[in-house]
Amino acid sequence: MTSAFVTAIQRAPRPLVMEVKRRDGHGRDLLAGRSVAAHVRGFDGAAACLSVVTGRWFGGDLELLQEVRRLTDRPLLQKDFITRRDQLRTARDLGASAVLLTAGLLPRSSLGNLVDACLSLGLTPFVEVTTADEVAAIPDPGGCVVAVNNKDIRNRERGPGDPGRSLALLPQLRRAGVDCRVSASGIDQPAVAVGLLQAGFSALLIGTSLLRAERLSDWLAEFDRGWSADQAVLSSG
Ligand SMILES: O=C(O)c1ccccc1NCC(=O)[C@H](O)[C@H](O)COP(=O)(O)O
Repeated sequence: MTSAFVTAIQRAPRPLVMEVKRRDGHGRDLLAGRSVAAHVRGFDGAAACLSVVTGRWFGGDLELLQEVRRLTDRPLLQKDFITRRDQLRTARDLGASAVLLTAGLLPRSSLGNLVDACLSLGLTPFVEVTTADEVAAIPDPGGCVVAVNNKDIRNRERGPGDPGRSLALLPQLRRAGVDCRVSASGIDQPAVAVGLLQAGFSALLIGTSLLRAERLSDWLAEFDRGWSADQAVLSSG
């Protein structure tokens, strides 16, 4: 599968999708006194792609997608409760490259139709799963980016994240032929991020801990120390 979103992940030295989200599932502010523009400036040179949460549970709206689009040329993922084709056209028209399709919230036939519609519009389907059954129901695993959500959208992601869920589903993603495998949500520590990539994830989607980091550069420096050491071992071995 080739798409701007996937190519950016494959080429990035740091395969992180960094997320702009106004609030967490409890309604708590995540911008930490900084503007959207300030966060996007920080993410722009550092991320492979950006994710923008337009879902209203998280304080989002389409204006946020438009604002971020004006601020960066990076491929954008729109995260919202997408259930209809007209939402896909809007996402494309506003400059998204990829859109979230949440397997656990969509009937199987709708998921299949929306994946087809995404591909015909030139959008990358970013299918989020939480269980083995949802992985088994992905209609075109090779044509989708598949993300394991370490939290639970059914409780608005108010609970803690469990990266163990990503690790448990990874072998099934491989067997299903998913090339672009993402672990999403609740990745709080750089060391956990490095561990997920070392295990075989292609990329990570991280919002809260980057938005809340007092200094993004410190978080990334710690991540880079672990990740570049891993890459150096691979290239010398
Ligand atoms: O997951 C969904 O179905 C969803 C639907 C609509 C809006 C947002 C949605 N999910 C948001 C997320 O999954 C997280 O914001 C994202 O993975 C980053 O998580 P975190 O690093 O814990 O902020």
